[in-house]
Amino acid sequence: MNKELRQEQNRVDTIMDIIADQIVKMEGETNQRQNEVVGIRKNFWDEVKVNTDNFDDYLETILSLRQQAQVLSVSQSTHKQASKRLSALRRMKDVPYFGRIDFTEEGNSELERVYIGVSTLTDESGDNFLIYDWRAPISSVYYDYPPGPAEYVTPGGTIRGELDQKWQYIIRDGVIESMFDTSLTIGDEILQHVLGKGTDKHLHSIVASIQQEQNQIIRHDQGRLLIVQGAAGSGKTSAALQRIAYLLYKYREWLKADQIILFSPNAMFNSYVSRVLPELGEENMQQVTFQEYLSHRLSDQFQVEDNYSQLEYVLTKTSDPSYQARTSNIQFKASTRFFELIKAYRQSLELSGMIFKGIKFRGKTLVSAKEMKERFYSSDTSLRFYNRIEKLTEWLNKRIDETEKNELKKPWVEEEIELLSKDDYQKAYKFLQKKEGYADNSFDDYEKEYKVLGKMVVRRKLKPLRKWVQMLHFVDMKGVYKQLFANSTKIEQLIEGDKPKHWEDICQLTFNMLDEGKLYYEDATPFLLLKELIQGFQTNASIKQVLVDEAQDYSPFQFEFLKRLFPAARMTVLGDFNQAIFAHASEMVNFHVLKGLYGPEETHAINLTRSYRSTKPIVEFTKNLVPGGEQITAFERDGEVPVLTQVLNRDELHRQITSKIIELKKRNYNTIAVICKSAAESAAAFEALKDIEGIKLVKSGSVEYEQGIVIIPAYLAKGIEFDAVIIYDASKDVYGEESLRRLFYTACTRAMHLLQLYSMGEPSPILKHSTTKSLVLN
Ligand SMILES: Nc1ncnc2c1ncn2[C@@H]1O[C@H](COP(=O)(O)OP(=O)(O)OP(=O)(O)O)[C@@H](O)[C@H]1O
Repeated sequence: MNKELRQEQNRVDTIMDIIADQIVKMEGETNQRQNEVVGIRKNFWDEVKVNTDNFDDYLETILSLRQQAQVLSVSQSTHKQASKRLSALRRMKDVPYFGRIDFTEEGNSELERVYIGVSTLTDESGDNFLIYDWRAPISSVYYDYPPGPAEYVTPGGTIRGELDQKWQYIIRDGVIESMFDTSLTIGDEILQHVLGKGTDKHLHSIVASIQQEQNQIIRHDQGRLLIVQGAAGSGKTSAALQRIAYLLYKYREWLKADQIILFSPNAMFNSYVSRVLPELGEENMQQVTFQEYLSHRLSDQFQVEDNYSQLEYVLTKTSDPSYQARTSNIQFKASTRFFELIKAYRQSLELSGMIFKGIKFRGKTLVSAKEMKERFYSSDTSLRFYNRIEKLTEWLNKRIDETEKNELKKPWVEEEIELLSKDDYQKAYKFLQKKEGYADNSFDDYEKEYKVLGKMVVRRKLKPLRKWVQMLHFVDMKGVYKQLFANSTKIEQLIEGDKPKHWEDICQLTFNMLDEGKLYYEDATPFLLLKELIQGFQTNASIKQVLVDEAQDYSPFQFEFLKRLFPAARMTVLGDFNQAIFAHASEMVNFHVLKGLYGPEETHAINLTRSYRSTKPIVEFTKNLVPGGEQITAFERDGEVPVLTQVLNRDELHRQITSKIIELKKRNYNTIAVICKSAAESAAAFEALKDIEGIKLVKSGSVEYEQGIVIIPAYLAKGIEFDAVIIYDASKDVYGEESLRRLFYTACTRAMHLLQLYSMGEPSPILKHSTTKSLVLN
């Protein structure tokens, strides 16, 4: 061991002792805090004086309850902080730090050695930093600069200085396994080490080897919208998650994990990324899929098609007579043109065209749809649309009030009173007893009792109706949306230019679905937007940060929607157009469309071109598959050149795949994916290969990211990665269409270490430009 390494090991030993000491102290403190919380909970009611005899006593009770709840909440939060610190210390016990910068601040002659780890460690006094959190302002120098002049921004201003050296450590269980001067590029050795390993089930944090361009994403802090376009495997998802951890650290006083929401492609992906933040000592943010949101908002009215069913249709039903109309429908309804159409349509409704549902009570019309329409269109047109709906609601409520009075005298009320329960009579009796002038023995009292019971009966009967009105169900949303497609000329009144292709068929398709109580996926967001434009927007102002991963799968329409839904949030959008696999993708050939969302001043864009996931030979092969792929560079990691094996028939295909999987298992590949074009192809492949031990079929409803051997449709493999990927059938018959290029690219880029393609018969023309150097034919 050389002198330098010995000195550094001595320091690690000292740090390990300090961490061990602090762990003991913190365990004591956590226990003590926990006992406090348990004690407060146990004696909660002893400390509260409950007395509700009169108003003053009642008030006192409420106050003492509040006070006690506050004591409990303070104690709980102190306990939470102590346990958070304890787990941070425990994590540091394994790896106390991973980096060091030697930095001399301007105007200060002394060089400081700054050690960087996943969390901060100070000495006993709390004044001297032994380890800096990777998110601390000074740590940014580690990720951003080579030796030479460097600076970092603190809340108090910019600090300038000279970076002398940059070091990287691999420490395991308190022992330095290796340390290297990493002055020029961070992490090549660490990257080799991390990326060369086999995957386990989940994505991991990358703090020790964040690259400069990724650091820009993580620490970006200007404007409302950050757009990240990045090649497959360039670390978009990783950077997004580290960014969340960074924001939670920087704004820890006021930003909590539940104020951050990540839109992810599917539930399985949620499980795949669920480890990263806890590894960094932070709580997971909220995670949803756009589909889940749509279902949440629309499932009481419609059966909403999911995005994967839509895609499966596009991929497999090419011979369906409505296929052309359907794909045209998908593209148009996701376009900004349709967005403008919906807005123009809503505007036109200010003058005419609204459709209402009449209100009935006990079989009789209370207010007819026609009356509502007249009332609505007689309201002040200078009012906002939503306020006009509100005025109509008020008027309907008044009509229900009148009905309540009128119905009281009707014979049905008497009949219903007879059917009331003993409890109801008791309630009425108690209510009257509290009232003055009730003696319980005169005819007059009987009258009063009858009135109270009558009111009870009528109110109960009208309650659902009041709720119905309050929920604005009297607006016939389905009818209003349907009207847009009622005749092919409606669209001509609303937008300029040519009608979209197959417009008549699109109208028919939409009409039929709505009649069946169903909604195509492409109709769901437009329908919801129209609904909100009419009934007022449901917004969520508590969310401060929205991150959208796999953003190329969203239409401009959906982004508009997200912007309105989260008015107080900043947005980070991450995607790769080469992986845009949905049929509506052509609208956003790049993210330029998004620049208009918040305006250019509020928008910043970062481009990632270096790919880390796959070995260099795999990247050299995949980059040839897509236009502009020459910009993609590979991280220097060796591996086997991808192989294409042509087979004659399906039996041979299955035999070859089976023996390949057996071979890969022997070579200790943990995760092996047989990637198919669609769910239909996956199901057929599974049927043929199901005898392979441990093989599983991944379907669109799967929520757990499976380890081992899986058969999976390409669109579900999005965002995740496998040690080895087998492309089930890369033939012309399966990937013959140019439109499947991106899906094919997505499938191939899931491979970390090995990529094997099979083709039953002639290979896909997508492979035409692959050189013999990038693809071995076998
Ligand atoms: N700086 C880094 N250090 C270590 N590993 C990294 C780094 N950047 C990326 N990786 C690894 O590269 C792989 C790909 O990263 P990630 O999934 O975040 O990329 P992506 O751009 O979201 O990919 P895709 O668009 O293909 O889904 C992951 O295994 C990740 O851990």
